[in-house]
Formats: sequence, structure tokens, C-alpha cells
Amino acid sequence: MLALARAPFPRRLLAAGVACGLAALPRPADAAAAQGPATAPAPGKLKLALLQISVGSDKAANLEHAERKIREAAGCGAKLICLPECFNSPYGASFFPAYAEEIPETAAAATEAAHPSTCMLIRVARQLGVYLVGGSIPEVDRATGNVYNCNVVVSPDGEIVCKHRKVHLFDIDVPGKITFRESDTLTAGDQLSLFDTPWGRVGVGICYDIRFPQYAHLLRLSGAHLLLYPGAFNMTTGPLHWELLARARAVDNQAFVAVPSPARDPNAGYQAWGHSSVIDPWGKVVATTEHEEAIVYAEVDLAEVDTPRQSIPVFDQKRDDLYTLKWTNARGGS
Ligand SMILES: NC(=O)CC(=O)C(=O)O
Repeated sequence: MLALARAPFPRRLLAAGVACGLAALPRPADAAAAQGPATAPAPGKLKLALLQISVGSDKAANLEHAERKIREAAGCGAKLICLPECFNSPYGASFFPAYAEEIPETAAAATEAAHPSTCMLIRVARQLGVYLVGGSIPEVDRATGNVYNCNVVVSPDGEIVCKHRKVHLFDIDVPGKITFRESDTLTAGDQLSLFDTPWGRVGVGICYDIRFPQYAHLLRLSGAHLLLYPGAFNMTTGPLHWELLARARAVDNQAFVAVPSPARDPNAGYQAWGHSSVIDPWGKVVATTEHEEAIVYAEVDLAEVDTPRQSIPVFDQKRDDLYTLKWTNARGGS
């Protein structure tokens, strides 16, 4: 993984993984140029699995359960296996600091005592020879004391190829329905995250990040074929927004989108919507489920992004020269 926090846009995307500083986002012309040297791998076919698992208050039990489900998915031939948001901890601002652990920059630095969740992902990815997307876990940076909602991705040889800290914190207040403030205990990340696989380039966000089309647009400009958003929507926003947003990001960016959620726990303070799904680049839901525990499998050919991209070439036709907000006085005058 390479973090380019203040560097020019990704002219040096690694085959392994990439994180680019959002503070250094490109002007449109630079963005087009940035795609050149950062050639994405040729897209191809893969079997994807989304693990819609139950998560409780016992962190060790959550890790064991996740490992069992990863093994089940790998046994069924999945090569890219994705866990949901907060797979080792209940989802709630008060839980994040208590469950947080460090996430090392490299696998070589990982120890069972300090990094139990990352160690599990490294060990199992290596044993099974699969890519593991660790949905998210609360991460503490001991140097600053900051806590992040962080997704770590491990390659089949057990290397950490991506570490995405949720960029947009989930702070909402829908009167009488739901108030949630991740920012009470979390700090926002500031990086755009991608990693490469033998089947194509994958862009990563976490849950609320999916509501921001600008972020997904930059993943697409960076060459992503598949956008992965582990998420835990809820009973207020889930019914109307979960599938709509996943399909919207797929159509906007003519990319596959996958959204793994935890299973719903009717006794939890925060009830996840579930409905883990995979969407194709036309916006069609190709695999989904309800709210109970399930593994959602999808055999996808990431090369299928080419047809909508060629047939409806919105990325060539967009008018970046016009998309600047200018104040005008509709009634005339100065
Ligand atoms: N939990 C989230 O981050 C986002 C969510 O539930 C929503 O956007 O709705």
C-alpha cells in the first residue's frame, strides 16, 4: 500500500494497493491524465462472497465466527471475500474506543497481542489463498489517540494491500427515528483507497461514504472496476436508501458495486438493514439476500464494465468546463 497524502494524484499506483490524499484531489484535466501511467489490471472473472454475519459483544467470538464463515466461502470457491462494517464489534459510537486495536502498515509488523483482528485476516488469507476485505474494525492510532472506522484488505500471500479509514463520518439526526454521531468518538480518514487484484482494480469506501458521489467518481477516475462499500445501514435509512445508493453508484460510474452488511440482531441497539448485494455496471442487482445471516455469492466478470462505458460514454462526454458554481442574480442587477 502506498499513501500519497500530499503528493500529486496517483501517478504511481502500485500493483498491490493505493491510497491517495483527498486534499490533493486532481483538477479534471489532471484526473484524466492520471489514468495513463496508473494502468489498472485487465479485468476478468471472479467469484465474490459477501459475508452477512451476526456480530455480538464478544470480540473473540466475533473473530472466530468471521473465520468460520470465511472458510465456508473459500470452500465454495470464492476468491475475494468481504466482511461487513464493524465485524468484530457492535456498531455504536460508545463501542468504538473499547473495541479499537491498532492496524499495522505491514503484515510483518502484525502481532497477535496488539493486532488480533488483522492477524486473523493475514493468517486465514494466506492459508486459503484468497483476498480478504476486512469490512471494518475500530482502529486506534496509539500515537495520536485517534480512533478510526477502518477497512484493511489482505492479499492471498498475506500482505496488507489497502487500509481505508472511513472518510465521511455518519453524523445524522432524523427526529423521532435515529440520531447517530460517529464523530463523538471517531476521526475521519482523508484518503481515497484502491487495490489491485488479478481480476481488476477495486475502489473502497465504508458505509456512509457511499452517499458521496464525488468520492466514487474519483475511484472510477482512478481506474476502479469494482466499488466495495462494507456498510451497516439501519431500519430508518436502509429500506429506501441502501439499494438505491448502491445502484446509483453503479450506474454513475459504470462499475460493479458490492455492499456487505452485518446480519440484523433484533436485540441490538443499532439494527442493521442487512440486504448485502452485488450490483452490475448497468445497475442490475445480480445477487442479494434478506436480513438474516447469509453468504451472498456472485460470479462476476469485471470486463463487463466495458460495454456500458463504450455504449454510454458519459465519462468522455461530461462537461467539467461547465461544472463550476457561479453566483448569478436571477432578477438581474449586479
Ligand atoms: N452507518 C452508516 O455509516 C451510514 C448509514 O447508515 C446511512 O447512511 O444511512
